[in-house]
Amino acid sequence: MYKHVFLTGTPGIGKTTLIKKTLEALTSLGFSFDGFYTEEIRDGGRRVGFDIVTLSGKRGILARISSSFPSEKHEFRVGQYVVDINSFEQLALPALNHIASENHKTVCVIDEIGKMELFSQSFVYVVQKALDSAGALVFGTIPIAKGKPLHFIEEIRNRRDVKVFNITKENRDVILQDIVAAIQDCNK
Ligand SMILES: Nc1ncnc2c1ncn2[C@@H]1O[C@H](COP(=O)(O)OP(=O)(O)OP(=O)(O)O)[C@@H](O)[C@H]1O
Repeated sequence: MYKHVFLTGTPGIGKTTLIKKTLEALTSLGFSFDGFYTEEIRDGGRRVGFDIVTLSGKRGILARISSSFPSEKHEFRVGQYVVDINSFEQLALPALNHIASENHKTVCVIDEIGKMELFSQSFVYVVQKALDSAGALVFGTIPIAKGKPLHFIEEIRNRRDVKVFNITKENRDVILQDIVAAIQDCNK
């Protein structure tokens, strides 16, 4: 039986929107949550980066276009974006720290586990710990690989205790109840 639920799909297909709708539905069923989303940041119509936003309402930088950073800080790059690992870890790691909890009604939200987030070895460690722990229920998103698949993401996709929903234009408006039911079924 699976104990974690992930959404996957192409960029911008509606994964985060579905996560938010699922959490709304689960709140009325008595679930509580911890974790984070990543949000696109725009300036005058142009995408300039991504923020991390925790479910407790804290916000910090995940990445910005390289022109916003001093040149010595270009160590972790994805395309034109530079990842601010320290800022990401400061918010992501505490938000995931309930992972050893035995309370199955606390859902650990991780949106997303992608190339930028995986620069952080501490993040990889806590995600692995959450997936392997007896009590945690992880509800997350993973991207569909463009080019070479990322090993850690493929490992998650192939775990027997993970249920993956592939979100498409055709199913995104009708799949909410199936996702809610899957989370209710976790660990039963
Ligand atoms: N069911 C839907 N119908 C129409 N528009 C939608 C739907 N779901 C999401 N959108 C819109 O598509 C855009 C991207 O949605 P969202 O951020 O949820 O996608 P995502 O898959 O999480 O993206 P990313 O891969 O960049 O994280 C948003 O503007 C959102 O309002």
